[in-house]
Amino acid sequence: MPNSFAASRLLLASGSPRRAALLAQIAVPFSQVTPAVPEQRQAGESPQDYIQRLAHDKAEAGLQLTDESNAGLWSLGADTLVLAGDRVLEKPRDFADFESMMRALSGTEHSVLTALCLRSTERQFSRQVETRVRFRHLTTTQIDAYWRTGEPADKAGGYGIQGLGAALVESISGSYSNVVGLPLEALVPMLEHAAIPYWCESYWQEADS
Ligand SMILES: Cc1cn([C@H]2C[C@H](O)[C@@H](COP(=O)(O)OP(=O)(O)OP(=O)(O)O)O2)c(=O)[nH]c1=O
Repeated sequence: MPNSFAASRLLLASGSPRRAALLAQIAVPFSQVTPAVPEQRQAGESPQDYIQRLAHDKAEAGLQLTDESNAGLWSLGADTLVLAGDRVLEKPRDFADFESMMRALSGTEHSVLTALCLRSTERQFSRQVETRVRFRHLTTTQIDAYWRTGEPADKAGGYGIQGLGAALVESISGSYSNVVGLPLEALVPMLEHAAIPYWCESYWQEADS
């Protein structure tokens, strides 16, 4: 079978070790940079528009940061937030902020939204994914103890479903990897459009023959 396929290269524009682990899980070769993009919602900006803007700005900042040639290079930015009713929950600033998040999430269902932006100097693919998560009723003892583990500090909504936070969850509807920060079900078709390899490289070799 002739194989003239030339793979694109991927830059993960994120400091998140969880996003790196999810890319590694499906054997995507990538390098990683951590762009400094200020996370501040503008007046009147919807949560959906906000995270899409941040995903775009992270991807764009990734392209600016690299000193590699940009030919064939794609940059991936992502942003995750938790939406409890119309209340936006990002990373907790301190214990009081975390505690009020846990009280808002306790015994109810919320949304986890992740926006993706895969960008080259010439093209861009964007997607957004929503997962519904229902929390158990949380006691004050559980909330205090979970904070002391240190896990909530760098997580949107103040919890990590992939860690100790799994014990807070009653049910989940939709993509699990979306909650962790990188929805693989949405990402894989984007990788295919951009000819970025993952374990199934034969996909393009067949398309190319
Ligand atoms: C709800 C939830 C969020 N999170 C994480 C995903 C994101 O990494 C983080 C939300 O913050 P983000 O600002 O989306 O990402 P980040 O600051 O970790 O990384 P970067 O901006 O450099 O890309 O919360 C979990 O790991 N598990 C969970 O269950």
